[in-house]
Amino acid sequence: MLRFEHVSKRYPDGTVAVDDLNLEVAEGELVTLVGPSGCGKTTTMRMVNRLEEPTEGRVLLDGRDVASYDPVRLRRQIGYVIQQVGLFPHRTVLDNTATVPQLLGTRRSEARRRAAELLELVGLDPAVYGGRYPDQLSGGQRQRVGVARALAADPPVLLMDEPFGAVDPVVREHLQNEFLRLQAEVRKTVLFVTHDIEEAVRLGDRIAVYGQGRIEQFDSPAAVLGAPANDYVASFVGSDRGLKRLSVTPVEKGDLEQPPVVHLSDSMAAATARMREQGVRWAVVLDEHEGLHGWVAIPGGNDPAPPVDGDAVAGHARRMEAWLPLGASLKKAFSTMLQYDAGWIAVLDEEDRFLGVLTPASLHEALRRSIDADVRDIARAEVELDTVPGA
Ligand SMILES: Nc1ncnc2c1ncn2[C@@H]1O[C@H](COP(=O)(O)OP(=O)(O)OP(=O)(O)O)[C@@H](O)[C@H]1O
Repeated sequence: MLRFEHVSKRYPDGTVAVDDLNLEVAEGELVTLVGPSGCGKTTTMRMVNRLEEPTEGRVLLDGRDVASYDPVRLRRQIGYVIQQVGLFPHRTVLDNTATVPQLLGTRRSEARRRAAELLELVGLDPAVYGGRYPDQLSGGQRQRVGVARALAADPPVLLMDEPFGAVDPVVREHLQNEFLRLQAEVRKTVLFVTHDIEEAVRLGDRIAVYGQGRIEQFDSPAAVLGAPANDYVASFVGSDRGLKRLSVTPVEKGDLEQPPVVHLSDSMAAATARMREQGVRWAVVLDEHEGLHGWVAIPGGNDPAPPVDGDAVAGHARRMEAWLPLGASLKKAFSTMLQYDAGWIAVLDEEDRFLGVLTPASLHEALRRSIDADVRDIARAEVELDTVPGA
């Protein structure tokens, strides 16, 4: 979809910003470019929409050299989001978002209808925000309008240059989550520049780690964190890369423990027998649809209301609210366990069926697996998508 072939950029003063770059971004893929200030990320990006021209090599869009496009027509196919969003101060949010489609000849009413849909998509209620002016928005809200506006012409390619750089870390995380949710829906081919390795890992299907004008490693987040290609990449991703790995390593079936499982309608006598048989003190309780209800403990001597003959599990079970989907990250598993102060967390499949539990011991095993595994085989964890309206 997007391809750099031996691309170099030397500025007139002799600065080599990009040095023999080779990079390919597949259709629908989100590639993050990460590296320290001045390493050539922005220059790389600006050679795609011809705000800069390479001094050597070529950039291909859908197999065609971008140099052969008319720059204006080229830019219509490429959404561009930058840190200082550059909204028109005297136009409303709705009109700002509708600008490009209108320039492309879409009728005003149709462009505004589409703009309202996009504002909705980026989490801004058009009825509330559509009529406001940019200076009546928070920094995070302005960034969202920037993203909506870049998507308005439905370009196949999006260039994003530190789009969330100007907002505080909490809002930033919300924007990242929302952007991932959006990307899962619209599947654009995205080149995303950041100097923040956490952001690169979180968002990228693949990450290009830049040194001075060159890519030092181009790989999946798990591989970059788990097997840095050289000392430069290792020091860039940081000594806490083991911890960062947690956010890209998913909980797998093999990590789970299998405590006894009983149902709400079972008798306490049968449930107790099951627990004794397996030598444990508690069992997971499922409802009649095999959904998670909670847990039940083996009746003890100082139980204030011990079960009597014929009691069902339903009368003695406790609710357990916390659970994780299979594929959630180990980081999420760890934080959920801490948040609920729980000794175990149930893991459910896509249809909310119970698969097993994660305990501190099994979590520890999973962490070891994450550190020891051949990183190339590690699937990417699903990123938690919590949408916080109005952030
Ligand atoms: N117009 C220019 N003339 C000369 N040198 C330039 C020009 N634009 C950028 N450079 C230099 O090229 C190098 C790469 O700049 P670029 O903006 O691509 O880096 P970056 O990785 O995006 O940095 P940052 O994260 O700070 O935005 C830098 O050394 C910069 O000073």
